[in-house]
Amino acid sequence: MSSTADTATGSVPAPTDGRDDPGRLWTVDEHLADILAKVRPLEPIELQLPEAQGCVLVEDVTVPAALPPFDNSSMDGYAVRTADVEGATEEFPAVLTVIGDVAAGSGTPPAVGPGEAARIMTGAPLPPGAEAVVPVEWTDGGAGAGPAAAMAAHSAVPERSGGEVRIHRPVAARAHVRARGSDACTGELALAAGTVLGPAQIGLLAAIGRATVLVRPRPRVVVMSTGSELVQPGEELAPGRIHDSNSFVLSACARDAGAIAYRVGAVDDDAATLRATLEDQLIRADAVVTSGGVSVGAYDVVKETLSGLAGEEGSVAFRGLAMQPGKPQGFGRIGPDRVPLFALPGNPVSCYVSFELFVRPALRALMGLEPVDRTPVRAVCADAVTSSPEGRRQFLRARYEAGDGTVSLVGGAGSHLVKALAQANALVVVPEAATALEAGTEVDVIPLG
Ligand SMILES: Nc1nc2c(c(=O)[nH]1)N[C@H]1C(S)=C(S)[C@@H](COP(=O)(O)OP(=O)(O)OC[C@H]3O[C@@H](n4cnc5c(N)ncnc54)[C@H](O)[C@@H]3O)O[C@H]1N2
Ligand code: MOO
Repeated sequence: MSSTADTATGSVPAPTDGRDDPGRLWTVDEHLADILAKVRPLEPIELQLPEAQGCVLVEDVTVPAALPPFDNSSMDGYAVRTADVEGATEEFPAVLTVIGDVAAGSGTPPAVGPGEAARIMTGAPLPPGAEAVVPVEWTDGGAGAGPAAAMAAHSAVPERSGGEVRIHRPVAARAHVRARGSDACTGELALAAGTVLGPAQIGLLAAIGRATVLVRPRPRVVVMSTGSELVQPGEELAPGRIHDSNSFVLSACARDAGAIAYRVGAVDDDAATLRATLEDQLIRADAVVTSGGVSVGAYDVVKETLSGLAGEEGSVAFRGLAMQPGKPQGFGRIGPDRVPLFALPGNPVSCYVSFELFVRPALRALMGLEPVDRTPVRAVCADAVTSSPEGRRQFLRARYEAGDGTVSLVGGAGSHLVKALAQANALVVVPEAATALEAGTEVDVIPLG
């Protein structure tokens, strides 16, 4: 049997006066809206083309000069006057005098007069007097022995840039000629402001001679995990210690979102160390993401330290969200430049899901990219959801098959299950109102990656 769950991304009641109640759970949408309301796109900067890839252009770029800049050949062959090759056949070829070679890059090609041809390479300028290009395959290539398959290399047979060539077919005027300006005309709009610069756009900018462009830069994201139990991968684990995976996941997520990630190793659960590290790092940060230390334990130093910020230091609000995983969250802006700071929960899956739902959209907003969040798709969930916390939106790890529109769950709901997370390619959204779902229910699915 199939039923339909409420869409999880639908409208949510606006926050009421209960907003300041510290016990109130914020909805996912309220928290995201609060973040997006406080994040402004970064100021544009002029970047070299390779650095501008993936960035949003903030200027209209016009074509400064015609592209191609001159008439040029689209084939390796012979530049000819059309009247000279009229009616030519293999049996009765037009025999022309070869006056020289025109290679790509040639600045002053020789003029082609009546009864003459110039051997021309792809991309080389059409010589004065020539009206069309005959591909070498339609000639004897100057060898006098039937149709040529290719030109003789100049290094091997230099005399072929002279002598005679037999042309086996006629050509129409402008045949195999790429006209000046046939790609883009002077003054034409090459790329409009708002364009995201992918490989082809970077290529166009280079082709029209632009070395730099004005774009919104990639945000520099400082990623810091906290916890005295954390040991860096590659190091031996002592009793009670675990490897720091969150700082790696978050850095990878940040890069994936288009940002530049600076991964700071794990910081001990010590307020002074955390403060000092943040102060040091703030100089190179457009955003800061921390993991751990935000719940209700005796060593939850992130919450302890950051909820005490005041004045010039900025402020970070800690709140519970009506979601699972990812209930405890901190968000605020710190330092004189009010750099956005995301204090994510330490449980690895909570941390990852929180990044996807809140940090990724913020980073995209900093870059001026739209849409900021991933668009959910609807799919039929092959598995039953046996339990989901009432009043909380649950995000379950899953494999989504776009082909047949189905999704199946991977692993359980536990927020420590990193292996299952690594097998997932999507999150299934179980709405707040649902405490269970039957197999066959249509659900919202957030594709990942
Ligand atoms: N009494 C309560 N306890 C907890 C609650 C609660 O409401 N009441 N909430 C739980 C939820 S939900 C979450 S999520 C976590 C959040 O805890 P913290 O953000 O304070 O994170 P930690 O305590 O530092 O760590 C939690 C867990 O994750 C592991 N961890 C932390 N950092 C890393 C890292 N960089 N790499 C890998 N694993 C990491 C850590 O060892 C812990 O196992 O609080 C619940 N508790
Ligand atoms: O809500 Mo916590 O983030 O489940 O594990």
